[in-house]
Amino acid sequence: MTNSWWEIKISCDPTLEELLFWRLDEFGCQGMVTEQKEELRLIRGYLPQVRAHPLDLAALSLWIEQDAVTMGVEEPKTSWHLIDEQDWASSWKKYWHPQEIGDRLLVCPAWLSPPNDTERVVLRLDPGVAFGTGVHPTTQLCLESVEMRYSMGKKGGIIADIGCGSGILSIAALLFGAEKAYAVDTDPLAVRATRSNRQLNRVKSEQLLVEQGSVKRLASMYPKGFDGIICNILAEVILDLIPEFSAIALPHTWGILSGILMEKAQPIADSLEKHGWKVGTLWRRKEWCCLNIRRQELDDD
Ligand SMILES: C[S@@+](CC[C@H](N)C(=O)[O-])C[C@H]1O[C@@H](n2cnc3c(N)ncnc32)[C@H](O)[C@@H]1O
Repeated sequence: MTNSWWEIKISCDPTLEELLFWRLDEFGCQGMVTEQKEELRLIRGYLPQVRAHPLDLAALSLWIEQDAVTMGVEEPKTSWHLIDEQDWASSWKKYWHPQEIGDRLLVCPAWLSPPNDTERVVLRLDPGVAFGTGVHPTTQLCLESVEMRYSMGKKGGIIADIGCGSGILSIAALLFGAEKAYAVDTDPLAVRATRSNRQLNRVKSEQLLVEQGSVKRLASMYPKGFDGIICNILAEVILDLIPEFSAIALPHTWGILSGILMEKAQPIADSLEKHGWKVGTLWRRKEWCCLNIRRQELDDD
């Protein structure tokens, strides 16, 4: 039997783009693309039919209208229809192209040949139905932070990737010089996607270990504690996870946290401080931010 997917289309003012990416992500979309249409943006989001009832989609379109009213821009046009899995794969793949991120990385869709004249580190990716193409600003902020850490600091280190999605952050960390990564995600489809992207990038399975779960699972996979923690999940989830970070940290552990809307940065920073972490830098892209943190005990890395 063919699996069906909802394709949600939103034609909107460009100022709404990031907010709507966040809305679709919250709603459960597992692939999102955006296209410039003259003065407007056409955003497409995809999720399995079983994950949303038409009533949920109607509610989503109301939230989107309210977002536009709050921001004082013209109301977007939202529509949705069902497509089969094969169409889903080809629909959004058409709009996703190789993308330069930061100073050194090039994320290249698995179905395209990477350019052979690039000096960038090429990360090949087929996210399948998992989140993490590099299009979302929070993924980009994390990738840039990982790049910066490895261009400035020493190579090596054992990394924990919480909420790995397609595996993009673990694979980037390994390509930039991490020794080993342990990745977890509560979604089994993300675990599957990370394993296939590991193979696509010729990363050895003993260098990137992937399992279904969260912080507790990481603690049992590698009880010695990690040198670095990367976590790009929504702020509400991060707030719940912060108390558990100590169980997987060492005195020198650094962290990169994103998925955080600017207005949620303060409660996250407060909770981090309470649990023995210090915020070093905050990087911002539109309404999203990324915190680079380290354990409180040490003044320097
Ligand atoms: C925003 S995506 C990030 C994917 C990828 N790391 C990236 O940066 O593009 C968040 C991922 O976290 C997973 N997730 C949500 N809650 C989680 C939790 N409590 N523990 C582990 N993973 C979780 C979701 O299934 C999703 O794949």
